[in-house]
Amino acid sequence: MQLSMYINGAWVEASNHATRTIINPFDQSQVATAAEGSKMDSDKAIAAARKAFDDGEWANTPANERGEKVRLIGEKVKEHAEELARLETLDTGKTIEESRADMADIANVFFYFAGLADKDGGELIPSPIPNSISKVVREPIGVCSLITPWNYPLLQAAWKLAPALAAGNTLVIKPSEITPLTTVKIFEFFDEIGFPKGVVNLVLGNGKDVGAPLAESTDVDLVSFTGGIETGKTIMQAASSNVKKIALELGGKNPNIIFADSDFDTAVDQALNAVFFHAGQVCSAGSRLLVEASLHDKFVTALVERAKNIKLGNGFDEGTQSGPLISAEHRAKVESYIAIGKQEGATVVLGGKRPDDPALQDGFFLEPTIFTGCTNDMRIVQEEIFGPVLTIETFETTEEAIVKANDTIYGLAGAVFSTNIEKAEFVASRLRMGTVWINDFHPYFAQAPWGGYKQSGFGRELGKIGLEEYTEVKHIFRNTNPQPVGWFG
Ligand SMILES: NC(=O)c1ccc[n+]([C@@H]2O[C@H](COP(=O)([O-])OP(=O)(O)OC[C@H]3O[C@@H](n4cnc5c(N)ncnc54)[C@H](O)[C@@H]3O)[C@@H](O)[C@H]2O)c1
Ligand SMILES: C[N+](C)(C)CC=O
Repeated sequence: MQLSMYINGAWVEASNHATRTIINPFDQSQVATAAEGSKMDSDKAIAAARKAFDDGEWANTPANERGEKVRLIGEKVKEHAEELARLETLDTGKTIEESRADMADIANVFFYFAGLADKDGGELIPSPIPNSISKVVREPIGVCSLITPWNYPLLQAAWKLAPALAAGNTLVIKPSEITPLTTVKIFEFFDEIGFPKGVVNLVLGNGKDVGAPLAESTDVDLVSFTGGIETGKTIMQAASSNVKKIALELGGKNPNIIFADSDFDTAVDQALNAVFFHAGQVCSAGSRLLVEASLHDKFVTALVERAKNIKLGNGFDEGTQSGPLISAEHRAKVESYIAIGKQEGATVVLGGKRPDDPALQDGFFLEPTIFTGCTNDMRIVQEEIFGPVLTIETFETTEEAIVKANDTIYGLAGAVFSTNIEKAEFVASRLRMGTVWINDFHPYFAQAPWGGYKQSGFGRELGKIGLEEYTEVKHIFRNTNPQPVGWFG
């Protein structure tokens, strides 16, 4: 498979003809050769998007027609869902069931924003000035840079592409350099559906050379970034070049609070899913378990019993419940946290090592790992590990659970399990997080906003607000009976 960039309505190789090998993290086999762009390619893509926006064809296309094009992308995703899911599994190692679920979600995201495209007709506001009409309208922002991570490649791209296009912007997207397959594929759909030249552009390559210009360029009006906190900070600084708008969807260290009065089997099952889904490589993974002290021993025993049976394997194989980590470097980082946890005095009660299974030796696998005896001052409790590693702490009172849960620089998501709904709602109201689940973990969908408090970022994706992120607000005031002001006599 050869992967090219898409700039100004044409498929192109990297200006310097550089390429990158894309591998399957299950066995390190080569799955594609991708163009490896440079700053020159990003600059070309930005220039194309700038011209397309300034020409105004897409921004001035009636909103219902823009919505129709966005809907067609959703139709294509639905039609090619199995092919896309297979590409995603090949690229990320996640199970094919997970990839299929992602594709269903992605189609819905395009349908949702397609439907929203023509719903905001502006607002007349009651002007306090006689003989005047005052209205507020939303307009596209301009050129948008969209930068995405490797853990949910097409899903995170869709959360940005669909609202950016529905709102009438032009764009340049850069997927993670290690997982470009499905983003390239969706550009085939854009090409078939037909957008004005320069409206949609795709660049491939690493963050330093290809991503940085997308954040720095003074020809870009907005950068929407999903990825790690350190990259987010760099992007914030770069975006100051022209005070461009920014949306940052960063990491998390998400608490999962289990009260003794929760439904035991549900809470154990959900706690398992919260942290070990996609090998823990989920921004909102429930990697920090807070269990009411009286329930701790029973809960840990049940959790370990379940977690030790998680079947690791090839994402394409029936029965595989978890794939590998994304890369050798990432696994080494997760392993270094396991070593840190041991040094900090936490106890490994499960995993903590690579699996022995000979069939898994070429993949970047790591066993589901559980630490008990954790405290909030430990690095393994405070820092995002982004792997199959769970830390367990206890609490005695509701207040202690809330204080411990909020004791983090992050604020992406959290959950509370209890059959006492008043208590659960109270805890939810006190958690400083963008999403709180009660008696569940993980649900997200196109209709509800997604984003973080604190250092998990700012701005929201999805929901009505997810479209508004890609608009500017304008107040238009009209004097219906113009007269000289007479201020200066
Ligand atoms: N909040 C959310 O919704 C959400 C969703 C998914 C992932 N994430 C976070 O993403 C992280 C994992 O993804 P990752 O390892 O790909 O993140 P990353 O920050 O390393 O990379 C993300 C993207 O940024 C690019 N990039 C790197 N340096 C850049 C620079 N200087 N300028 C511009 N672009 C640059 C990369 O090439 C990639 O495309 C985790 O922290 C996870 O929590 C957050
Ligand atoms: C936002 N989400 C949950 C789909 C992916 C986070 O990594």
